[in-house]
Amino acid sequence: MAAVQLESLEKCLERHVPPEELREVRRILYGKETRMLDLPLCALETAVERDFELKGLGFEAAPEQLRQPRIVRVGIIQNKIVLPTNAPVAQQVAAMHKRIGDLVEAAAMCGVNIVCFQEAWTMPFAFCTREKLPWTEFAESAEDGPTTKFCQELAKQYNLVVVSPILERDEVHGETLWNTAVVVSNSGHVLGKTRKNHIPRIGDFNESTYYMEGKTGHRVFQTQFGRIAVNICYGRHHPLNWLMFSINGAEIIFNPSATVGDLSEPMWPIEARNAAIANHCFTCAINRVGMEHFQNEFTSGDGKKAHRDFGYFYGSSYIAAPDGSRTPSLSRTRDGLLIAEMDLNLCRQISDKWAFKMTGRYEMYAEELAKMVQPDFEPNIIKDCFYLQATQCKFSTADIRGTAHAEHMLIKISQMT
Ligand SMILES: NC(=O)NCCC(=O)O
Repeated sequence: MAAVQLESLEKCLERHVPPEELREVRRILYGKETRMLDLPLCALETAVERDFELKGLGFEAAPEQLRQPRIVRVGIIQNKIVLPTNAPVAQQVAAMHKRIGDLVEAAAMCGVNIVCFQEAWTMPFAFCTREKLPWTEFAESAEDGPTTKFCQELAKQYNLVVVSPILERDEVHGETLWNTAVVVSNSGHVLGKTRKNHIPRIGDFNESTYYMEGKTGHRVFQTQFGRIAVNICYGRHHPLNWLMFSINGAEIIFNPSATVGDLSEPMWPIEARNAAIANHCFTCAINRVGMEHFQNEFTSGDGKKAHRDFGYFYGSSYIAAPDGSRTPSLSRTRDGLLIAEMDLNLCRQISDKWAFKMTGRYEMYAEELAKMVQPDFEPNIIKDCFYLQATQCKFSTADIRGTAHAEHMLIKISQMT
């Protein structure tokens, strides 16, 4: 029987924190309060009919004298798989297209300009199994596969940019598989693709069995609505990955993910939010929802008993701003569409205030990292010879603590060396 899941941290706080303290608790936890967006009734009704959560929030920026505000509405979608994992592949993909099409329609009603889906959104997250078939059959061409064509139709129909993270089959390069995000312009053409830079080797995330680390670097896509980048899932644990997207000018970095409670939930609210703060940009963390069961048992060489599921994908998608504020999360249990209205001018405003780029001393780190990757690298550690000698002489450091005793030991050491 499935465990009862907590719906969301926010709901739990609302239930248990006295109302007069809740505002202050929220300020401390989430920063400057986000404004509730007035979403159209048709979208709210659609969300009820189609059984998904719909939330809209706005981040504020200061008005400027010389620049017009650059207001953008971003939508992020989290969802469960629709059909069981043993349904025919084509049917599973079609069902996911239908489900996402339904949510994107609501996003369009709310005036969303850029929408992003979860990691490998057309399929179950089957990489735990290490089986090749049928999972590799979900891989498609990033340029003209059925999912990209589907996203091109959505983009044209609703005049929005679509970020579509898929399992990519690269026929040109020996049928290589990649974990890729395709960026489709609101004009409907494929603007480009970017691949997952860091592949997990932890728990049941046996993704290295399927695809390699991407070599597309840290591409940024200039869209009509702002400069965007995609840091796929496990890449969020790598601060340099976020940094490089930001150095290339990203104003919004999407983090489409698939991750489970036991592994990463306490890290989830921190990582993308910290990246927004550290890099003066907006970040959008998206996680899938629910349990996915597989027909065959699998193990991952970690001593755990053979099992048939990954654990619980806890949703909790959210958007963070460069001033450290963030939206509440979507729920841990339901499909959802989270919309954030943002003024991209906030990125420069916060950069001027905190100046992390200006004070970043990148030349110092470039020099030190260049040394670190050399085979003859020696870590820059100043050793305390006193304690070192003592250790080499097999005295415990506890033995030589205290000046008088230490002097006595030093004499001993000098006699021995
Ligand atoms: N999909 C993926 O990279 N998951 C790894 C686990 C994590 O980063 O939380």
